[in-house]
Amino acid sequence: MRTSIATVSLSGSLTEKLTAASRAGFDGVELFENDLLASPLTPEGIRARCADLGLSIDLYQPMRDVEAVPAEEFARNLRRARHTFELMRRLGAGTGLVCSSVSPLAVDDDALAAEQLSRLADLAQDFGIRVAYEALAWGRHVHTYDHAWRIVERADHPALGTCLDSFHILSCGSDPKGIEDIPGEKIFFLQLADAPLLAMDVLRWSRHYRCFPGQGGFDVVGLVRHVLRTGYAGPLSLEVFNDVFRQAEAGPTAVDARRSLLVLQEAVGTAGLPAPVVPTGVAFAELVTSDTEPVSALLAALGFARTARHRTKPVDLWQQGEARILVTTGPAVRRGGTRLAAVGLQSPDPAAAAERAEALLAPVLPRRRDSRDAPLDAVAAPDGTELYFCGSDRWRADFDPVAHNPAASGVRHIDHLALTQPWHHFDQAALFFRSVLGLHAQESVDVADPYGLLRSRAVTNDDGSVRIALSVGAAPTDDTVRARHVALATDDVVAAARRFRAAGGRLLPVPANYYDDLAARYELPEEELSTYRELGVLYDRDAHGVFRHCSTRTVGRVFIELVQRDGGYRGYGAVDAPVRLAAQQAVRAVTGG
Ligand SMILES: O=C(O)c1ccc(O)c(O)c1
Ligand SMILES: [Mg+2]
Repeated sequence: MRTSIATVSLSGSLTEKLTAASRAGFDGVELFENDLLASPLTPEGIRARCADLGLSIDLYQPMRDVEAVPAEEFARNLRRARHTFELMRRLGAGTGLVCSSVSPLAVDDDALAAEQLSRLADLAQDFGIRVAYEALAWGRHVHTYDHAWRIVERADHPALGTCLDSFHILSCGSDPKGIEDIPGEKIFFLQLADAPLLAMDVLRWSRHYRCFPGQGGFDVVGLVRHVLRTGYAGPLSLEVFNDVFRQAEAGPTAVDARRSLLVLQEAVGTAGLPAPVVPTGVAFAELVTSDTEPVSALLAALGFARTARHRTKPVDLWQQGEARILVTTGPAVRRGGTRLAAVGLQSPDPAAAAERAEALLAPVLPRRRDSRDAPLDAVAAPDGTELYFCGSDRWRADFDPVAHNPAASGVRHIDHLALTQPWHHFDQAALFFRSVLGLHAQESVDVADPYGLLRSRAVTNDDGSVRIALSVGAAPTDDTVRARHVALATDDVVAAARRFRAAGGRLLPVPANYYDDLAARYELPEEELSTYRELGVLYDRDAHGVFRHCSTRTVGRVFIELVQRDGGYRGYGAVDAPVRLAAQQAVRAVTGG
């Protein structure tokens, strides 16, 4: 099916929007009046630019407050419509959108609405144009899709059809099954948007919080299935009003948008993609640093052993149990400080995993950085984090063992990776990790930080052997502030923390108030509490079990968390995150780091 995106969904000038839509592979656009009004291009110029970019103008919109009004008002509306249709002819846009009226002049009279829309369609027909009538959820008298359709049906005009918009339909709780009662050829246009399930005024919700299908809480897939059963053959078009997307760069947003449609088309069976290859574990986490000394000291104090070195590159492999951490340095990483830059995922079929990622528009990374290296399948996540798909242990063939003392035994494996996202990447990242890797997303939670709010959402595989916690701050400045971390699983966090401290490691101190509150919340023996207090161990419970965790001091933009997950605890200690973030902030204030 053809795919389209509304210009309102992307940031920048009209030219930037069109270029981004074309590069991401869209076939067409919905052109918004404001984008045309603000463009220095003539309508013919816009038409030519779209043609050059391989885009059709699938819809021009919106026309507002047209129908069910007194005669003299309607005469004025027709005059305005004539101008719009003339403009559409110059643009080469075949379908125009009319939103259900919000005007106080409009009356609750379907017969009048049908008659006036029919006269509008007469005029459109003279210009070789069609009109699609859409119910806005906050329309004055018409706010459901079935009501809009009844009016269109009543008008019975070949140039008048309806436009369905998943947001309006699903936000007001209409049953989308009724869509199947509309003949497909009378559905002139289908607009798709998802949204998080928020309790707020529907107009605000629509204009600020829409997101791409799969990023919110609506069953957009189910709705599209109903639409396809009617025989609808028009484009699948994304109409997303979103404050973050309005600010984010258009290029990545357009790619994110296309990815959401590819996933949707896979779900409804109109496009095939290589099947997801769900990762079965974390092969490694890769830290890059311009200064290996503090990183080596941190890992050594945690009981890791430096077991191997890459044959061709300045990369060390540190290991303890099944936890593997690569430390990369060299000229390429001089900038940017210490950070968590790559993740190796154990994959049953790395080539197939990379194929799916590529089909879902992830940039594929070179298979070899050096001609002597074993080929690796790797792609970049939206924020640039490199994801390596590791089958068996081929990646280790490039490493030569080095003499080392045995590692400690407290750490068993990597429990989870916390990948802080750039501020405008959150929904995009969750959709990426879910769709590309076939992981499940959990509910997102808000976490308070002393200088803002953090939104956090985990994606996991079925058995929890791959857990990635995505989080994002509320403002662009947060990018530089918050660290990522590697959480290491241990059977005894107290012993692991003690061992770390005895080896010269520094733990993040936690305020006494936290432990006073803990004592009030749970009946913990005083001895246990004082141990936690002494080490800065945080404590959480869910319906399944208990989570104990503590953090090291931050090195660059990375820290390590030691975690003990007992009895099937499923979370990540989110309730403790505000305390941890404040403690990190306090350390930063003292050290300036
Ligand atoms: O918010 C609006 O006014 C508006 C305009 C056009 C649409 O297609 C829509 O869904 C909403
Ligand atoms: Mg709409």
